[in-house]
Amino acid sequence: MGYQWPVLSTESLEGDPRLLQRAHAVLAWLVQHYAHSTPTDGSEPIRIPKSLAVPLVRVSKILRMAPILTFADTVLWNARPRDPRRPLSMDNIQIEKTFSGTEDEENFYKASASVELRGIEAIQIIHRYLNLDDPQDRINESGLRSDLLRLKSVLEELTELMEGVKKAVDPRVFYWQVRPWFNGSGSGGGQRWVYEGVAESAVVDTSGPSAGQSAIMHAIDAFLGIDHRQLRCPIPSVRKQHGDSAFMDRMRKYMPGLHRDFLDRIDDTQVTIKNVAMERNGLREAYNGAVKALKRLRDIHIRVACLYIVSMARSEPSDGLQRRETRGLDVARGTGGNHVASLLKAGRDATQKAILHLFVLGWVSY
Ligand code: HEM
Repeated sequence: MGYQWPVLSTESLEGDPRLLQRAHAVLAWLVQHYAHSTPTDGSEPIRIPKSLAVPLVRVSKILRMAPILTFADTVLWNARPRDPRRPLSMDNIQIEKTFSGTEDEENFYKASASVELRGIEAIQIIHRYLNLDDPQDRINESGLRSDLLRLKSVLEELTELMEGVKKAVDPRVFYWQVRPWFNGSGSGGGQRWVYEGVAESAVVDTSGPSAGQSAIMHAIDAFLGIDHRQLRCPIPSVRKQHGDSAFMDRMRKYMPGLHRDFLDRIDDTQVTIKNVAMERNGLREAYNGAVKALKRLRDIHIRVACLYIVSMARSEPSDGLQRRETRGLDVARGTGGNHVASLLKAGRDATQKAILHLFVLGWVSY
């Protein structure tokens, strides 16, 4: 056996969340590079050396997140101020690491970072709601109405930011040079990875990074009462059902534990904004406006995903672009291993269903 790098202790990092996040990002990027650069004939799993696997699993346990490259590593902890003396804003942001060295990959992360930055206002709105003593108290009605209207405009701006990706990222570069790096262990039937020195049970969540792991959209969904677990109606054919209902739940395991705690807090709300909107004429329209804006965002996102993945899966790399090996990946799946179009349509339909309609006995959503 050749030289093995030592397994370093993470003890000195363990009291400092920033150092733990940094360790997760550095180790997860290294693991991803290692797995995608190791020569293989595809017959055996890829063995991730102990020196990377053991500390990554350890810091992931403390951060309560999956021990693999996640949205946090590629976007949240990969975007930093160009000038640290000024606050973080889109004019003052730089991306630290890319796989491909292309501007398209940087811009892809920046597009998500811009949604995160703009999405802060949505989190503030939700936070205000969670801190109300009694959301049903009439005294809160005008504040809730104006927050729902603000949420609608935030969602409209997020939709524009999402569309902006088309100007900044070439679909061919994304599909052929960037995306193959995102595949995790066994993504879409691809090759499995074995983490040396780690019990198999500690490494179960190993899909690649996806913006589905961003807490912003999950928080907005939870706040508005979008139920992704409901079955689609009419029920799609068995072939199209893959990954529909459990996807959003699964993606939560890839978030830092503190983000998940915030989502759990929203889920645990006794009286939801939807309950209040059902009872108050003055709020219903504002609530429906926010839900419709979220549905429109998902419509646009489906178009973007189809342009960058579904149509590109049928294309060949051109203009001298080098095709990166996809290591067995089923090309029309998302990095989470999902059938892209049906998964995203299920999310859009679940959003649509939250819209409140007048029923003989009161207001309902279907
Ligand atoms: C080139 C641009 C983009 C492509 C190709 C793309 C593709 C995808 C795909 C394939 C999925 C399915 C989940 C998976 O397995 O990964 C997904 C989910 C998701 N993406 Fe994107 N995406 C893009 C940009 C964005 C941006 C800028 C955001 C903003 C944060 C975003 C937010 C989401 C969310 C929240 C989900 C979870 C499903 C949902 O909430 O409807 N995406 N995306």
